[in-house]
Amino acid sequence: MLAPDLVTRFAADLAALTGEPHPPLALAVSGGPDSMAMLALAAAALPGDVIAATFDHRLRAESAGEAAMVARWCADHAIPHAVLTPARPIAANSLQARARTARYAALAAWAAGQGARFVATAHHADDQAETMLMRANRASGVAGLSGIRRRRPLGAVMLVRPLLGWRRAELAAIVAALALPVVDDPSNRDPRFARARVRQWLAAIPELDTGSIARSADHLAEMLADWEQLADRVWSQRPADAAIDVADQPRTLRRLLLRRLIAAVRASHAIVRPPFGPETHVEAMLDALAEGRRATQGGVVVTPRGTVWTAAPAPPRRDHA
Ligand SMILES: Nc1ncnc2c1ncn2[C@@H]1O[C@H](COP(=O)(O)OP(=O)(O)OP(=O)(O)O)[C@@H](O)[C@H]1O
Repeated sequence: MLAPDLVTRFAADLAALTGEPHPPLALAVSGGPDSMAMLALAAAALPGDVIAATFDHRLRAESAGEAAMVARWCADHAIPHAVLTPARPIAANSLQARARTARYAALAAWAAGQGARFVATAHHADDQAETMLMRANRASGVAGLSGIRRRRPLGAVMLVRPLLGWRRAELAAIVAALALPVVDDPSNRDPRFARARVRQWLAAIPELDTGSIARSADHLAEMLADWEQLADRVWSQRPADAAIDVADQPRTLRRLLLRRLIAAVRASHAIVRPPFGPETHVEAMLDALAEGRRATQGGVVVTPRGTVWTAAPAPPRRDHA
């Protein structure tokens, strides 16, 4: 049996994230210890209101058996479970990124198809601290340093991370106490992967407090949310659908508005290439625009006329002219 205080805590964390006391929840369960602990917590906190899915990337021989293990546990606990598979094989180049994109797309489509509004992953405070340190090491800006988002839109549903305030060891204790079956992923300890090395390094230095590092990410995320609210206001008053007026706007706001402008043109013209995401740097573009020069990013060209920046799809590149 799960300790009641853990169940109450999970329910409270979830309610704070979703704004609802008892939200039906779709869970992304890989079968690793973190997501198995989340499954047990959600099953206890929201009886009858939980569904789960495992994405079988079909990249390793064991993956089908791992998905079947999660399916069995769910069947034993009367939780509807689906095994999702890639629409087409995941290409070998940029394997991690492609696997993630395929996984999130499949989870979003499944959750929406089931009528769920929230899909949860089991990212926790240790993941958050590792992510933050790795991003600091790449000179990330505030958006990158604010780490794994607590909630963000994912297709037609909202992706939530109710365990960001929980430590990996707390989840491991739940796995042990309930004797949950788990998949062991040796790559988590494989020192060839940067994340595994950061994890070992964090554990080896007692002065580094993982929880505090994760909370720093929270502070940045809060600040960013405030700026996003300001950006909402300015965005809603833009002079045209594909134009922004940056007069008197500080650079932080210009950056957020420019990112929205590019994203909006990409969406309205169905531009998928070149990639553009939260990690894309727009700094050089901001500099160019401030100096009155047009600039291109993510397949979108932005032209400054005074303080009004207008965006349009970039002409196709003629690499092989
Ligand atoms: N194959 C899968 N099927 C379902 N859910 C998964 C799968 N892999 C990962 N997840 C979900 O994502 C969480 C984080 O997993 P993991 O740390 O492997 O992902 P990640 O590499 O950090 O991906 P991302 O950077 O996109 O978050 C898991 O706890 C689980 O909730």
